[in-house]
Amino acid sequence: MTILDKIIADKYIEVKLRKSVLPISQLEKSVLFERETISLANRLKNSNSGIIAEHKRRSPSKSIINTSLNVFDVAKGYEDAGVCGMSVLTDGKYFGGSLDDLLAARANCNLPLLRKEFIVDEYQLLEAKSYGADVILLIAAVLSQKEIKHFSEFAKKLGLEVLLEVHNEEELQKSIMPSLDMLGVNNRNLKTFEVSLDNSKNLAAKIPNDFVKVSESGISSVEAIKELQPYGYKGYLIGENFMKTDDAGKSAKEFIELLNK
Ligand SMILES: O=P(O)(O)OC[C@@H](O)[C@@H](O)c1c[nH]c2ccccc12
Repeated sequence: MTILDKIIADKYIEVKLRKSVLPISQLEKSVLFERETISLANRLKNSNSGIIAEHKRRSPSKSIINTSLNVFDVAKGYEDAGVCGMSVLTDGKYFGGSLDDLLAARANCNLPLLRKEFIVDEYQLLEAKSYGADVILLIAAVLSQKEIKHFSEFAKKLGLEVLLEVHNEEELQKSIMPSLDMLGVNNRNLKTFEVSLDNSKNLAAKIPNDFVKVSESGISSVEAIKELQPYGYKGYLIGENFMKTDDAGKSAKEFIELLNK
């Protein structure tokens, strides 16, 4: 059993409990449920930096990254840095995040927010909306084509954008459908944790141009972005590189300044 299998098995149990603690009828009472969402895809299309900065305390591959930052400050800092959007990890067990982190980020910035989660049930999409997300992530490695279709169409009905993550061509081919907004290529193999930017380079040409292309993970320099830009990427998802410093916002700001030079 890979860690990914374990995360998904745990997630089913967690979601079942969550549903019993907070039924859908309650979730829908959140004032955020009626909120007009902000488009990340549009921001990426019109930006020349394209940074999506992530809040990530820990990960199964790196263990602890940083547990002393405050998500309020990180959200504000990322916004001041001029990023296009923020990704908030909400998985607790493996990434040290929570839905409260998403809510805190929502309260402190006006950025499009991505709920970074292992989605296995439409209930989690209702949660995403109720806690202030604008975008949800779907991971092709753990979903069938039918599930991708169902979850993405459900998300769109809620006004949420969809970032579909793939790691190889097979995942890409099964996933291409009109209900997706952005296609992300993960440079990290979620099964082995190996990271290679070649992954983004090799898959780029196979992604139809009507999707905004995002390169995810393992990006730690401006040079990496310059290398990926010619392949048509408009978005770059960066976590650890900012989160490992003692001021994630400042680190993002310096990075973007360097990129725009
Ligand atoms: O910290 P990094 O290497 O910059 O990576 C960020 C992000 O891409 C990564 O956290 C991620 C990409 N896809 C995921 C799916 C689940 C959890 C986490 C992820």
